[in-house]
Amino acid sequence: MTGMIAVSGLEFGYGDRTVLDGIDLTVGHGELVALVGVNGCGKSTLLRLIAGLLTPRRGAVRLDGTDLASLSRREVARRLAVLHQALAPVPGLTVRQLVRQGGYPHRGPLGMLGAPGDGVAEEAMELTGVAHMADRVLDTLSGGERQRVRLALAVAQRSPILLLDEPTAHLDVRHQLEVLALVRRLRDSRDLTVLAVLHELDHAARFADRIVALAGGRVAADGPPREVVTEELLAAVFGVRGRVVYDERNDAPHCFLDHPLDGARAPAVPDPAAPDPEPAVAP
Ligand SMILES: Nc1ncnc2c1ncn2[C@@H]1O[C@H](COP(=O)(O)OP(=O)(O)OP(=O)(O)O)[C@@H](O)[C@H]1O
Repeated sequence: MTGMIAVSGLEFGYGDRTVLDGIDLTVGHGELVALVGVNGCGKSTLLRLIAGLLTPRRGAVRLDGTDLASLSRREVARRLAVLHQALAPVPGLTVRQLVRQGGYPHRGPLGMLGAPGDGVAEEAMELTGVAHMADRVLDTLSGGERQRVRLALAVAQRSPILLLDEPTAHLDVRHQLEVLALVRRLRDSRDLTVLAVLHELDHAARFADRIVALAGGRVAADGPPREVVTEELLAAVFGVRGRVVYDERNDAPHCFLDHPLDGARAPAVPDPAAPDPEPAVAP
């Protein structure tokens, strides 16, 4: 089995400010897990640690049982692809040129040796609905178009794990649903493991098998959507009063958000003076 992520005792901070304070999390082969939490609670940071782009202060990330710290960048890229919130701007680069770069972890020391053919990039563009703009220069695309190109790039990497940082950012409502449905289809057809940062709880509830909520530098809740998405979670993690109803048509909990609560939620990042938080839902 490939595509297993295991995070244990992970601690990380920027400078002397702790952001993640003991994260334990496993994502099994073929699971689609949504990572949620308030702005600044460390969701992107956790994704970057799992991708090996940051080094933890303590704890470890294992991919299929292998410590990430012992893998080269190329070996990590063969195991996981990351959809970042932004692409490094390269003037004049076209969509096709960018998506073809997705094959780089499979290239041998002589460049193209062992690389997937161009068909892989073409297929990734077809799947993500960007094939018609393959020859467009990236700088000329809208935010939503660029977002789908980023997804095409990640898909073209053909890795068993996809880490998606806000895959629906900049997308209109129709494209949000299309991208999330596409991510599910990819998971099903290619047996991928997916960990996705999502801001919309309703999307997380509808499209993920499991939801992991971060608060105070810890995992505050971890479980199937029907167990995690509760009025208590809305209050404790998001500081919002809301109602949760079961939406039969989509077989998922659905939130009606009423208003922000005054000072009731867990802090985004650890409060050094506070005692250890109790999880809102037992992991
Ligand atoms: N390079 C950096 N240097 C210093 N602080 C950083 C850096 N990157 C992030 N932070 C801080 O770390 C905390 C966690 O940031 P992170 O981007 O992981 O949060 P997030 O949960 O993904 O937020 P959002 O929902 O707003 O995208 C924030 O307080 C942020 O300001």
